[in-house]
Amino acid sequence: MKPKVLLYKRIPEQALAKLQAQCDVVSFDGIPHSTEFYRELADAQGLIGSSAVINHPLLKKAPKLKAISTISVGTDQFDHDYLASHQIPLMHTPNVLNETTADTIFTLIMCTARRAVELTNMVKQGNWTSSIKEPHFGTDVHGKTLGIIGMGRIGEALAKRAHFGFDMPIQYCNRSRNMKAEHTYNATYLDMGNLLASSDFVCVMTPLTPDTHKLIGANEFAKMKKSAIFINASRGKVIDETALIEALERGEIRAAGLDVFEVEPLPADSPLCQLNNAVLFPHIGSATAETRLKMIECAIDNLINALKGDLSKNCANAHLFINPTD
Ligand SMILES: NC(=O)c1ccc[n+]([C@@H]2O[C@H](COP(=O)([O-])OP(=O)(O)OC[C@H]3O[C@@H](n4cnc5c(N)ncnc54)[C@H](O)[C@@H]3O)[C@@H](O)[C@H]2O)c1
Ligand SMILES: O=C(O)[C@H](O)CO
Repeated sequence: MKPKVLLYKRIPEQALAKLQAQCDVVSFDGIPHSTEFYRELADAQGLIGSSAVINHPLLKKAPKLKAISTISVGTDQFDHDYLASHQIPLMHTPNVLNETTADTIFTLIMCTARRAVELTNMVKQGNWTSSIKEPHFGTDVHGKTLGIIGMGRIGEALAKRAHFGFDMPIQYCNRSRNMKAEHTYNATYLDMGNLLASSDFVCVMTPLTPDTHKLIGANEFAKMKKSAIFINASRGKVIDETALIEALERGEIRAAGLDVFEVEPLPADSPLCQLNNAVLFPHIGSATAETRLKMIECAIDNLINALKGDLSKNCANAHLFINPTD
């Protein structure tokens, strides 16, 4: 008998057919919290979808769950303690989105430095009345120092672009040294305080965990150069958004490029929406047609493997299942 799987995201027909070939699939568009949804969840063995919060009360209503597969690399939306205590593997989609996400981050770097959105709006609103003068000048990207907080898979893809394409000296902090980044991209390992004080661009690329919650707040913005540009494409809660708004309003830093926010979608009345020096993307790090399809295919393979007991690839909580005697 095929395992029963609850899909909580719309996916293309072809990908759905692949999942249906191996699993008995019940589909929802998101998590409706309806009676019908919870009835189906009660005997589901697999769960696949993305971004919705999968917390303790929801997981308690899925007593037959054998594996979860998220169509994302980030896993902060899950209750990791519950998964650990119930030995439920959580599969995710690392690597397939590295290059696309690094492209997005570079777009934020370019747009903030060259004021691309602000000046586009000026043209569209009919306010381009004479040649651009100093008050509208941007700042160079090439040759400037890039500080990367979280030199993991995406951090490295960003470092590659900055080093080979833009001659940018790279410095980073991380949980441990990344020798590949040091050798290949000439990256320098620094403590956070020194990185913040000496970088022209500061880019955060850590996962959201209890350790990284509000990792960057008022003290950290105060350490940055007045000319620094701050970029966040990791998770909104890795920074103190109120402190960032204050730093931008007071001119403590030059600009910010953000793909992620404390609350998503970002409420239209957020003070960020009033700031010319904030470039705001609607969480599009991996949102190209090609990459989103790769993520879906990867997540389907991950779920099928996990339901067969194969956790050898892409298991985010693999440490729970390693037998120390193996
Ligand atoms: N905006 C988007 O659409 C988008 C797309 C992909 C990933 N992401 C986010 O980016 C995160 C990183 O993805 P990845 O694949 O590069 O992960 P990764 O695990 O390869 O890299 C994360 C790095 O952060 C470092 N780190 C963790 N805690 C730290 C701390 N306190 N201080 C300094 N460094 C720390 C780790 O050592 C690791 O090297 C994801 O977890 C996800 O939240 C966002
Ligand atoms: O974590 C991820 O993969 C991105 O944020 C897309 O959801």
